[in-house]
Amino acid sequence: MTDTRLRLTILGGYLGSGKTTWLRHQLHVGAFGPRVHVVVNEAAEVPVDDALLAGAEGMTLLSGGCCCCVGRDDLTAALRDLCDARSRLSADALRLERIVLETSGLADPGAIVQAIQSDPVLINHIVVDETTVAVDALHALAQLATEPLGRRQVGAADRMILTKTDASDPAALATLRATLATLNGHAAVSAAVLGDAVALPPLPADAAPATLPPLGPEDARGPIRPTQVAIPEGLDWSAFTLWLSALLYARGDDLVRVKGVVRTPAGRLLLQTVRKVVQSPEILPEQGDARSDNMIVFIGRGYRPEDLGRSMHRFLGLPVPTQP
Ligand SMILES: Nc1nc2c(ncn2[C@@H]2O[C@H](COP(=O)(O)OP(=O)(O)OP(=O)(O)O)[C@@H](O)[C@H]2O)c(=O)[nH]1
Repeated sequence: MTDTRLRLTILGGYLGSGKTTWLRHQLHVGAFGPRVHVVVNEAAEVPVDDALLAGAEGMTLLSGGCCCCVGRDDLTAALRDLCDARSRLSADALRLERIVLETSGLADPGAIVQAIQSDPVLINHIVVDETTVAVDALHALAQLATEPLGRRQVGAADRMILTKTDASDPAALATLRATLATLNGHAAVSAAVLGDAVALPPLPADAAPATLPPLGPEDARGPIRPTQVAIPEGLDWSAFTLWLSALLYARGDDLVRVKGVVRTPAGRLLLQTVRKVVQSPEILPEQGDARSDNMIVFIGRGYRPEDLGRSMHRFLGLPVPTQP
């Protein structure tokens, strides 16, 4: 008999690897079919990805905790709600067919698959169709050398999408592909630039994998955490970008990801960086949920969260907050 359970695609990948960009494009071209619901998980309280995925037909946002660990119950509850709503419709109605879960960049997709498959309700309603993992061609080799999480994400993939191949060096890309094959030889590998599929060149015969050091289960440098910093009204934008550039120059290896929406005279600007790479700001539509505007999320380790806001205020010549 045909399996009528809801299909679930899990979209994982390290912080800033290009998950949202890829998903946004797939939704735009209808790659997931007509009746798809997107669940977006962000580790930070202040969500940004939902603003980018606003075109999705149905969307659930789970922010403030990673779904593979602290946010697991919220994910289970959200999936159960979707299953309940679907079960209330008759089988010949236009029922939901697929859920795409974009995990936070800090999630282990394998732990999410396990959580779903061990839930006595979900297992009857949902089948995990595929775990797709976005792999950042610019930063993945460095991540795989040092981050146990990066290796777990790659290991959990059924399919890997190499992103940012437009900006990566061909020799480094060949090394990355050979390295991915040693970590997970079963996953299909393809590439996309800004979400659009591109062909990968044949892998050179002499491409050798990088030598990866052994890593423990957790990173010895401590956990990566999100910190929110409120942006003052009437901010001097040039001074702010100067501060941010200086911060990334000095601490870009610790500050893995920065993102947020800032209100400026030019409109709502989406600001984002991945390590030391600063993306040109994108103007977002005025409509949409503006509750998170003027909040920037910094995700990283190796600094005291309260020092970020203090440093920014000091640099901008503003009164330095005493509270974190
Ligand atoms: N050059 C280039 N940049 C890309 C590509 N894909 C994504 N980016 C950029 O990489 C940055 C991060 O992309 P996102 O799609 O937000 O990454 P993400 O994995 O959803 O990020 P988190 O949810 O924070 O983990 C953005 O500035 C994108 O514009 C690509 O193929 N090429």
